[in-house]
Amino acid sequence: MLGPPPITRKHAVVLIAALLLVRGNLVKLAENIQLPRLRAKKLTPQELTDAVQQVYIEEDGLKKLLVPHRDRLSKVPIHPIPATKFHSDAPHFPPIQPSTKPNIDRVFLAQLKAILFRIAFPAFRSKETLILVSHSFFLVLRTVLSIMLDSRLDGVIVRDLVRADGKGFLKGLGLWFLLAIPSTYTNSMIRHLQSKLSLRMRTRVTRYAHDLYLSSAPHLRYYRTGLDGVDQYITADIESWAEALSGLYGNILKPSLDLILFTLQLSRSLGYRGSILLYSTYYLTAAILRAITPAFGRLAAIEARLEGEYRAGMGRIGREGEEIAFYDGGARELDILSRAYLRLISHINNIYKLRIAYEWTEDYVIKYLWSAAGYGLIAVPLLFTRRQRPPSTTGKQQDDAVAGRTETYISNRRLLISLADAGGRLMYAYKDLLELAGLTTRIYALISTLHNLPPVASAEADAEFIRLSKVDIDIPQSTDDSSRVDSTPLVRDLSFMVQNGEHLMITGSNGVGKTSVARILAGLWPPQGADASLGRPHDTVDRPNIVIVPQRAYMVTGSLLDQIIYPHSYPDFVKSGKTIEDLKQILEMVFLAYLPEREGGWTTRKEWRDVLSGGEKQRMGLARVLYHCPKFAILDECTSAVSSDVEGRMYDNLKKHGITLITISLRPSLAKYHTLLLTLTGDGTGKWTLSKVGTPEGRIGIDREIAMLESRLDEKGTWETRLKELEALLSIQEK
Ligand SMILES: Nc1ncnc2c1ncn2[C@@H]1O[C@H](COP(=O)(O)OP(=O)(O)OP(=O)(O)O)[C@@H](O)[C@H]1O
Repeated sequence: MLGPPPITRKHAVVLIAALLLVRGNLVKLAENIQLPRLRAKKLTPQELTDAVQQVYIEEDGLKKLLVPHRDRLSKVPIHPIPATKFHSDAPHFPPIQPSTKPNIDRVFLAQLKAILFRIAFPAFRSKETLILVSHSFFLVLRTVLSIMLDSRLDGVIVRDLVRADGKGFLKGLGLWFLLAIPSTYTNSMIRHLQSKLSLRMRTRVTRYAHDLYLSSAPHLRYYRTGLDGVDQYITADIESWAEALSGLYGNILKPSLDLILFTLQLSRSLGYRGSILLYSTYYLTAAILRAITPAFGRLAAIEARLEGEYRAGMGRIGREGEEIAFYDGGARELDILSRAYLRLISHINNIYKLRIAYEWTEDYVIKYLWSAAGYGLIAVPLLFTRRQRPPSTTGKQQDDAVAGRTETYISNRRLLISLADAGGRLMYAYKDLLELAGLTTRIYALISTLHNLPPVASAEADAEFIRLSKVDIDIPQSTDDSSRVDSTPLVRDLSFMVQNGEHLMITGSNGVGKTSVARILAGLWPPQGADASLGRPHDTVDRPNIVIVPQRAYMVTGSLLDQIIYPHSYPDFVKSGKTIEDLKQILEMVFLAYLPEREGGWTTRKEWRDVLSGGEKQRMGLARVLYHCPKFAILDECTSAVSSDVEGRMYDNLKKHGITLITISLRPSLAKYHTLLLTLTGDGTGKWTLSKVGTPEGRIGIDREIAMLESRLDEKGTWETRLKELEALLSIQEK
C-alpha cells in the first residue's frame, strides 16, 4: 500500500531553505501593503520650512519630534527618561576608583552589568531581546549548517567520488547547492542583526547619557561634570562600545558553539585517546596565548582619550576661528594640533607593533600547533581501523574500506580546519573582549561621574525679592582636586537684599568675584558658609523669576526668531501667546529692528555667532530679557560693546517693563540707573560694601570715574606738545 512519503532530513532542509527565502519576500510584501497607508503625505517646501521651525509638536500627551525626510515628515515620539529611573539607577554606578585599570575581572563584569541591564537592556521584554534571540538563532543555525555542509556533506561527496558513484556524487552536489542557500542567507542575517543590535544599544545608551548630561537645575551636569572631552565619550565611545559588544556576542557565541559541536563530532570518531589529546591542545594554546596577550583594554581606553584630545583641539579651532585668525595664530594652532595628533598615532602605532608579536604567536599556535595535533588526531582512527582490518577481504570490500577511510579523513580534516578557525576567532574575541573592557570603563566613568554629582543646594523660592545672607563665595572644589589649598573666599559673609523696583549694581576690579555672585544666584555654585542662606522669588505662570545675561553672548543654533526667544522653543513661543508683532517691538527697543529684513526674515537659519557683531549680540541678549520679562534680570557686563546713549535707553526700557536689574559692571557711569551699589573690595580679604547710589558712599565710585577722567585731561598738555613736535617733524620731511 502506498502511504504518504516519510519526511526525511532532506525534505526538512528544503523546507527551511524555502521558508527562509520566502520570509524576506513576505516582509517586503507586508511593507508594500502597509506603507501607502502609514506613509505621511508629501509636503510643500513652505510646510517643510515650517516644520523645521516648529521642531516638535505635542500630541496625545507626548512630545513628537518632527523629522523631515525628503519631502515628507515623520513624527518621532520622545519618551524622556523619568527622574525616578535616574534615582534608582544611581546606586548601581558607584564612583570609579582612580587606580582601576581595564581588565577582564570582577570590576569589568560589574561595570558591564550595570550598563547593560540598567541602560542597554532595561527590560526582559524589549525589542533588543527579540533581536538578540533572532541573532542567537541564526548563529546556532549557521553552526548546524556548517557542520552539515562543510564537514559531513564534503566527506560524502568525496567518498562517492572515490567510489566512482556518479549518481551519489550528483545527489551530494545538488544537496550542497541547496544547503548553500540557507547558509548564505544566515550569514547576511547575522551581520544585519548584529548591526541592528549595535544601533539599538547605541541609541539607548546615548539617549540615557543625553538626558543625564543635559539635566536642568539643580543638577546642571553639563556645566559641572569636569570630565575632559565629554563629546568624545558621548559621540564616539558609546558607538565603539555598542559595536564592540554586539560584534563580540557573535564572535564569542559562534566560535564557542563551533568549538563545542565540532569537538563533539570529532571526539566521536577519535575515541578517548584522541579526545584527551584534543583537550590538552586547547589547554596548552589558551595558556600560551593568555601569557603573551598585551593589556589591550588599557590601550583601547588610552586611545579613546587621545582621540578625544585631538577632537577637542579641532573643535576649538572651529569655534574660535576668528580670534585665532586675528592673531594669525594658524601656525601655533598647527603645532598644538599636530602634537595631539602625533601622540594619538604614535600610540596607535605602538598597539600595531604589539599586535605583530601577539598575532604572530597566535597564528603559529592556532594554525600550526593545532594542525600538527590535527594530523596526529586524524591518524588515530585511520591507523586504528587499518590495524583492525580482517585479513581476508575482497577487492570490493577493500575499495569500500578505502572510500570509508577517505570519508573519515575528509570529514575530520574539515572539522579540524573549522576547529582551528573557531579557535582563532575565539582568540581574536579575547582581544576584542579586552578592548571592550577599556571602552566599558570609559562609558562607566561617564555615567558614574554624571550620577555622582550632588545637586547644588538651591535657593529657597520664598520671597518677592532676592536675598543673600552670610554667604561666602568661593570656587567650588571637586572632591578629587588635591592640588588646591584652602584659601580665603573671594567674598566673605555677603548679605544683601534686592526688592522689586530697587536696582543693584555690583562693581569691583577684575577677577574679584562679581560674576561669581551671579553664579550663586543662578544655582551654578553652592553658597558656602555655616549660616549661609539664599532666597529668590518663585516663578509665576507668566513670568520667570530671574534671567541672567552672561558676559559672553550665546547664540543658539536656529532661526533669527529662535535667538530672541531662547531658551524657549517655537511651540513655547506659540503657547506664550506672543506674536511676531511683539518680537518686532522688542527688537525696536534694543535698536535691532533692521535685523529681520537684513537677514532675510524671521525663519532664516545662520551661524548667528559669526553673523552678528559683538554689540548686536549683546543687544540680542537684552532682547531676550524683554521677551521673557522676568522679575529680576542679572546683566553681567552685557552692554560693554553698546554705545552709552543706546545703553541708557535700553536700561529705561527694561525698567519700564517692571524688571528689577542687577548689573555687574566696571563702568561707574552705569551707577545712575541703579539704587544700590555693591562694591567688592578685592584686597584679598573678601570684604565688600553696600551703599545707596547718591549717598556719600555711593558717590565713591562716581568720584573715582571723575578722578580718572580728570587725570586724562591733565595729560592734555603733554599730548598737545607731542602733536606740535610731530607736525614740526612732518614739515621738515616735506621740505
Ligand atoms: N570654574 C572656575 N574654576 C576655577 N576658578 C574659577 C572658575 N570660575 C571663576 N574662577 C576664578 O574666580 C575668580 C572670580 O571670577 P569672576 O568671574 O567672578 O570674576 P569677575 O569679578 O566677574 O571678573 P571680571 O570683571 O574680569 O569679569 C577669578 O579669579 C577666576 O579665575
